[in-house]
Amino acid sequence: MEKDGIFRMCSDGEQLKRGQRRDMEVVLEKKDAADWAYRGEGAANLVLAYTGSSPAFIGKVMRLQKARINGSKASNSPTALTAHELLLWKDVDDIVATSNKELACQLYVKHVMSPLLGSAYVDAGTRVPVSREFLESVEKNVISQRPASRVDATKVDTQSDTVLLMSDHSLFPRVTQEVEPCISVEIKPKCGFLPSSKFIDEGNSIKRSITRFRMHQALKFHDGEVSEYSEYDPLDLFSGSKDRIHKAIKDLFSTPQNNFRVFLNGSLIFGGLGGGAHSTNLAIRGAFEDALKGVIQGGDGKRTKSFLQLVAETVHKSGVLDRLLEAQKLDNLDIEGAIHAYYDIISEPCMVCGELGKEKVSQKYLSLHSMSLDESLKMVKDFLIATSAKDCSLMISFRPRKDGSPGSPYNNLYLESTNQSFDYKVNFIDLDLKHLGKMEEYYELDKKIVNCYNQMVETEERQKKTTSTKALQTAN
Ligand SMILES: O=P(O)(O)O[C@@H]1[C@@H](OP(=O)(O)O)[C@H](OP(=O)(O)O)[C@H](O)[C@H](OP(=O)(O)O)[C@H]1OP(=O)(O)O
Ligand SMILES: Nc1ncnc2c1ncn2[C@@H]1O[C@H](COP(=O)(O)OP(=O)(O)OP(=O)(O)O)[C@@H](O)[C@H]1O
Ligand SMILES: [Zn+2]
Repeated sequence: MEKDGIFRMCSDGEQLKRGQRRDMEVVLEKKDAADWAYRGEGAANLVLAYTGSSPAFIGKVMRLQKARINGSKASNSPTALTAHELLLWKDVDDIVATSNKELACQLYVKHVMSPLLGSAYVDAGTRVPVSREFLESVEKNVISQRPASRVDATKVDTQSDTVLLMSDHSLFPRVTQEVEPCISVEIKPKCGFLPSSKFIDEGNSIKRSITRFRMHQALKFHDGEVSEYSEYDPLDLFSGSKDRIHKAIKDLFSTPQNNFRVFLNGSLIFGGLGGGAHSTNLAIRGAFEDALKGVIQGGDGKRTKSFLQLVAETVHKSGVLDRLLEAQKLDNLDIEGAIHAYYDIISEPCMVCGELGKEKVSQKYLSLHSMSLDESLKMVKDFLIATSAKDCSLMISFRPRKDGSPGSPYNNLYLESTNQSFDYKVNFIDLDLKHLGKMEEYYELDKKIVNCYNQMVETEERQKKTTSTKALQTAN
């Protein structure tokens, strides 16, 4: 299984590069599938956690690419970077030297996202060879745990010959036989700023005052993707204010959708497994309060409150979202600007300007089309990096720190309400390379989100008017 530039994993866990000797190469086979348990999934990947006893895999998760039921890759990706993508990412170390898309994605995380977000928070992982039988067996083992909506849309891509092995960020690496529990929270914060690009059309000016996340809720509700509106506002989470961050965490807890999950020792105790979750009712609150026993001190009814406070204080103290926000802000043109640069890169007539017609195309769009190729490349590259940063998740893990325990390599937070100290660590996950071919999709989705939101506002205003007219008529 010689594959261009793919790291090999020896049985002792050491990584080897192409061209080096590959003694005792590990290829995961059908017999190994039983050691991997379902952990979760998103639109493009399925994640399994290791349950066996091989030291090389303890504390690891495996990320498998999925394929659409209709056969294409779940993230719409061809198997190799396109010629235009190679041009776009030409400055990224080694990326043009590989014809392998999965390896290119790994290099992107390592050389683009990790320097932006901080290498301490980013784990690019290792690619490990697997047999087709291994993937088929894993697929069979986990199917009953996958959400129906995901099963209907995607399956494990059994054509892949490698998978990504990463640290399990819902756990602390085990050094001794320690028994301290580990509680971790996964947050998908989405875009934390309001765009101010001059390329935003007048008709879409609502984008300058309402976040994309909140507007997208209207479309998701309309399409039946969510049953209630989320109370969460990303502007609170990214505000830098302790109180607003705390509000954001409480809102995420009330309406978690696919933005908030909690794991205890690697097992999900709150939120949706492999997808979204309904709003939090009394039964869910009760079960969560119980699950916190032994980790968060305090009597019944107090632990959840303290836990949410712990998460908020950690987000605030770590400052990790500041770097994420900077990366998201690389999108300074908005899709309404970046789309024009995209057409110049692919050397096709601009559909957006084409639709406007010669008379209506404004000077500002023409100025984008008169940029040099390098400038267009930079604009689209920044847009795609920002898109990765808007779609990634954050995992924060906590472990109670015993009084008098020796110095820990982790950061520490003291929670006043429970008089407890916690070690904590923060990691970003899902920093995938977004495909250049999705630019038109991004443009169309943006239009759809704004139109749906504007329509909802109009309907609400009409309803209000009718109600007040009726009230007036009754009064008269
Ligand atoms: O466009 P968005 O904001 O809906 O983001 C998509 C996510 O939707 P959500 O966070 O639920 O709104 C979507 O998540 P879900 O499938 O809804 O869980 C994916 O993360 C998708 O990325 P990709 O297609 O896997 O590369 C995401 O697509 P990208 O826009 O990041 O390419
Ligand atoms: N390194 C990790 N450690 C622990 N859990 C992980 C790790 N990576 C992923 N997970 C879990 O697996 C789930 C799916 O992973 P991931 O978000 O990478 O999938 P995806 O298909 O790329 O998502 P998206 O729909 O956002 O594109 C996550 O929500 C998280 O719960
Ligand atoms: Zn144009």
